[in-house]
Amino acid sequence: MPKRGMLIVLSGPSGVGKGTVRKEIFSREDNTFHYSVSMTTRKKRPGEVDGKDYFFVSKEEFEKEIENGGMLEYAKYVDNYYGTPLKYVNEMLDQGKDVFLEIEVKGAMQVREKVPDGLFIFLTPPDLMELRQRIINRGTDDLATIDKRMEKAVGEIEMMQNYDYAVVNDEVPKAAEKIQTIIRAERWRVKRFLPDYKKQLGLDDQQ
Ligand SMILES: Nc1nc2c(ncn2[C@@H]2O[C@H](COP(=O)(O)OP(=O)(O)O)[C@@H](O)[C@H]2O)c(=O)[nH]1
Ligand SMILES: Nc1ncnc2c1ncn2[C@@H]1O[C@H](COP(=O)(O)OP(=O)(O)O)[C@@H](O)[C@H]1O
Repeated sequence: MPKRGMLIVLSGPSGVGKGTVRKEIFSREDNTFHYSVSMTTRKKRPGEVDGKDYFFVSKEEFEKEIENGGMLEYAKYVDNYYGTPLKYVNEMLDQGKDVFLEIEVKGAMQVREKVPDGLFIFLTPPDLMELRQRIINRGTDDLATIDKRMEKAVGEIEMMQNYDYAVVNDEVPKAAEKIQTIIRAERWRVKRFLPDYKKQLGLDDQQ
């Protein structure tokens, strides 16, 4: 098995069901990957737990982390910062553990630059009307925010071409199953073995 862990990035437009599908996957195989808890400046919603759903911080604290080089990626999304703390991700990957990120598309593209051998999966809605309906059903946003999120969603869906796989979130168990299958297959990709083999055989990495 490759020694360094695999970085799995689940991304897609807001409201498509990333959180729901991620929770379904983790309820099926809790010990397989390690979820990277994001940092955000947005307000805590009822039922959310600091350190579990997000690390909730002030704008000043977030900007300090950026300055200190503490973020793997970050994005400003509908007036708030969201980002992935670098330390946890690095520690887990170094220990050979697989890390799972659930982030929006701008952040995912930053990760793509920094970790090109990561696995990038795009969760897409069956159609735009369904996406709007899901955001409305969730009941966490007022109409103005829903409109902002929908405007963004069109641009976000265009980013699909930069991903390795697209998964339609029609039904949660089906989408989770498809993602699990992709991850299982990806573990055996030749490119993940090459660095270790080259080292063992004393081959120059440039070859
Ligand atoms: N770039 C980036 N995006 C994130 C991160 N954490 C969450 N997001 C995304 O930010 C967007 C807004 O998140 P949130 O306010 O929790 O809304 P929700 O995910 O739509 O419920 C969603 O698309 C999240 O997936 C992160 O660490 N980095
Ligand atoms: N396959 C699905 N079919 C119907 N509703 C869904 C599906 N997946 C998620 N939802 C609902 O859509 C809303 C948005 O899901 P959420 O996981 O918060 O999205 P995201 O994390 O991408 O913003 C939630 O109310 C959720 O219950």
